[in-house]
Amino acid sequence: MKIALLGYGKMGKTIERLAVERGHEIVLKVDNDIDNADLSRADVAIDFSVPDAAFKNITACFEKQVPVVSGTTGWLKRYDEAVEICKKQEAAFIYASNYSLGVNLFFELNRNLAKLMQRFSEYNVAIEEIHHTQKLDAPSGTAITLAEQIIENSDKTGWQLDSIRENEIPVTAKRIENVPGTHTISYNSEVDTIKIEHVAHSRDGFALGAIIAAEWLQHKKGVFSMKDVLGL
Ligand SMILES: NC(=O)C1=CN([C@@H]2O[C@H](COP(=O)(O)OP(=O)(O)OC[C@H]3O[C@@H](n4cnc5c(N)ncnc54)[C@H](OP(=O)(O)O)[C@@H]3O)[C@@H](O)[C@H]2O)C=CC1
Ligand SMILES: O=C(O)C1=N[C@H](C(=O)O)C[C@H](O)C1
Repeated sequence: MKIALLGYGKMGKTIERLAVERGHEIVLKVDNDIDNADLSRADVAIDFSVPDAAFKNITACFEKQVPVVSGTTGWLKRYDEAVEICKKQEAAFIYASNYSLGVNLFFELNRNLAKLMQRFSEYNVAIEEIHHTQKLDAPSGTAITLAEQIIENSDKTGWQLDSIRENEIPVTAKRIENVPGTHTISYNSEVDTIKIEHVAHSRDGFALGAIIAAEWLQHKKGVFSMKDVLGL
């Protein structure tokens, strides 16, 4: 598979290493404006760039009929617009706030735990995420997905960063050097705490998941998620 990397930072470089190991070829690396990039040799594009660039990168791929896998977080106010354009142009698109197999299993645990805990009002739910100090967005895209899953399966009406409001999920974002990504869901009562946690040991899980998503998307049209890729 010939891959265009949109964003050649920490994730772009990790994807390059693992993609080459799997026999793929990197035919394009874009680290700034996509306007002058030649996408014509790419079978698929993988976007791990910056929040301000993701929408333009993704829709440029739709226009050139290059299937695109995006993992960039912090741009999702325009997700619905991107989906509309993808459908109109009969292009192919996957977005996930987290591509690792472990986090996608963790998402399933979180959803089921939220359903179970719904009946037990003595427990208060909270989300904490920890990432490296270069991260541009807070809370993480993964923390937002986790919060949305709990909201869908409980009487919570929203989430709040660094504050506590009635009926909303408190989310805490910590920044510590070199942490690839840790997410913790806690249910706290007067007498005990129940916790589930995902700890990434490196970026390899995110990168491998994105490459597997790209392999899966290569000859498809439409808008998909990691649930489709992993058959969850
Ligand atoms: N979904 C998932 O599984 C995961 C998602 N992420 C997300 O992926 C994104 C990238 O993360 P990470 O690699 O750690 O970040 P980095 O900052 O290391 O890399 C981002 C790269 O994008 C480049 N860039 C800037 N402008 C553009 C542009 N217009 N087009 C293309 N590239 C551009 C930056 O260049 P320069 O430095 O010169 O500005 C930089 O090299 C983040 O949003 C992060 O949250 C990260 C890990 C997993
Ligand atoms: O920026 C990161 O590093 C990560 N970003 C994603 C997010 O915002 O959830 C995924 C992962 O946690 C690493």
